[in-house]
Amino acid sequence: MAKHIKIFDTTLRDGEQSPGCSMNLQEKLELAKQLERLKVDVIEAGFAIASPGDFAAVKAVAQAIKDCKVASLARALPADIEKAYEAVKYAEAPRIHTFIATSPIHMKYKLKASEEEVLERSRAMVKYAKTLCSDVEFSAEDASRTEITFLYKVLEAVIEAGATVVNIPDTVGYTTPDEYYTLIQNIRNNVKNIDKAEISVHCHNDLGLAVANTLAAARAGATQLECTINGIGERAGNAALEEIAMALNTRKDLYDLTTNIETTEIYPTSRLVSKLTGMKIQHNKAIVGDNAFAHESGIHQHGMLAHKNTYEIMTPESIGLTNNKLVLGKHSGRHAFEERLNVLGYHLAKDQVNKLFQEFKVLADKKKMIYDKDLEALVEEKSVRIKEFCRLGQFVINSGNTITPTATVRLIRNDEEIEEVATGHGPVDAAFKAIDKIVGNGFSLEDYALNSVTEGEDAQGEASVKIKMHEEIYHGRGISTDVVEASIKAYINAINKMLSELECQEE
Ligand SMILES: CC(=O)SCCNC(=O)CCNC(=O)[C@H](O)C(C)(C)COP(=O)(O)OP(=O)(O)OC[C@H]1O[C@@H](n2cnc3c(N)ncnc32)[C@H](O)[C@@H]1OP(=O)(O)O
Ligand SMILES: CC(C)C(=O)C(=O)O
Repeated sequence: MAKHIKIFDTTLRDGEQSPGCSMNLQEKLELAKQLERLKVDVIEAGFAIASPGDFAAVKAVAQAIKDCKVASLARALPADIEKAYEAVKYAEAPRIHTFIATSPIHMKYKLKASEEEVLERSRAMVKYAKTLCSDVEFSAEDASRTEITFLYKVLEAVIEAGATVVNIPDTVGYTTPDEYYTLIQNIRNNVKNIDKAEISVHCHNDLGLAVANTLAAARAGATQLECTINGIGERAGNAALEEIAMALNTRKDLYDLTTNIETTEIYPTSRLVSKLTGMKIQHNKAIVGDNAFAHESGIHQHGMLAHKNTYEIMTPESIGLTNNKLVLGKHSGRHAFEERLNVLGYHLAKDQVNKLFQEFKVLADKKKMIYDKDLEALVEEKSVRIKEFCRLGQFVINSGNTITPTATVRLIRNDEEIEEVATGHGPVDAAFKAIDKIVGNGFSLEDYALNSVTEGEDAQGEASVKIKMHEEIYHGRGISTDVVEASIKAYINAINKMLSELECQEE
């Protein structure tokens, strides 16, 4: 009988540590609910002491989620542990996840602490966390570069202090599958009372080995795997949940392990993370990339026609990627529209669906066929997650290769129409400067990109922008068949997200 292995999702914590991937409270809640549908065992909802926004998000996730454990990260410090518990205590199954680095380089240069001090702090902080919460995970940060007998000592101490899970992170993505397999096996064989705790692994992708290392650890007897959707995370990212889940699923013959993951929710979850973070998925990304199930060459297509298994080791349906059999167009109805939104990872309230449906009909009048990407862009642009502080009234652009580009933009704010004129290096720059004059410019433009959403003459342009205020990044998207309009809408979308977040923080 196959053994069960737990999936610990840290998209909301380590995933959010990817530069430019921050999410606001509503977005985090939306993702947490999707992770619940995906049936992960544990959701690490954030690092409660990091900021008031992080604390509020961890608390909100703890209050909303019923079927998964909810964890908060905490340094090995009483104040961190207290804050973590204050946020997760609302969960049905709360967990405090405390950590401290155990490798020589981290102890010497970062913590400026001796082995004895780190050992004592680990023991004492797990003991303290246990007084608040029965479920305590301990991570020996940089475990894969830690001197092995010291690692055993620390693990024995925290298990004795009551840790329910001991995590062996490969914090800097340094290890290799063979080495990590041996490390986990050695821990199983040499750490006293190791059977009293779960063994967890947490791999980073600096050498592109995060998933391979995680699978090696699973084979060596780890019982919890930490990962993120689309592999987002610090630097080169974390092990990708979808790759681990589908590897275990597809190679049951090799691993004989099962997870609770509802694999048909993988694709919607992946799309949702990409949309919420603004982090695009590379086309050839395993499992969820656009090309993961595409067959271009003749020999492959011939094979596929003869038998799908010639070139596909899993079905697109198994990850929730259903072909768009229902072609959406101006004659489509609400049911088909809502069903397609669900497949794309949007589970919206009826009034939101109705509002979007009206917009969809307007778009369908302009475009013959509506593709998934048109729908995603529509939902994003009409973002139902944020308050509309201002919206575009109208704009006029004067541009050419012999004149200075000039933009006149009229925004509507609280039913008031405000118009400004500005010049710039190009039409988009001029339009953004006109908007800055209206809303004030306490923020900076960090990134701007323009892509075609779909193909063909009636393709829509999708603009995405990132703006920064107080070290927080807000991304916005806009679509239109006119690229300047798409850019203006994206800029306004990002500004609205920023203002929504600021309002949330004030409340
Ligand atoms: C491997 C990982 O992913 S760990 C998680 C990383 N994630 C984050 O850091 C995101 C959130 N972090 C933050 O918001 C901030 O860093 C905070 C709020 C946690 C701390 O901010 P600050 O108090 O300004 O400290 P700063 O980040 O500059 O330095 C870290 C301090 O924590 C100490 N520290 C680091 N890790 C630990 C630990 N596990 N246990 C105890 N202390 C620790 C450092 O030695 C340093 O201490 P010092 O101030 O006495 O020199
Ligand atoms: C806190 C731990 C689990 C971590 O994120 C790491 O070591 O990468």
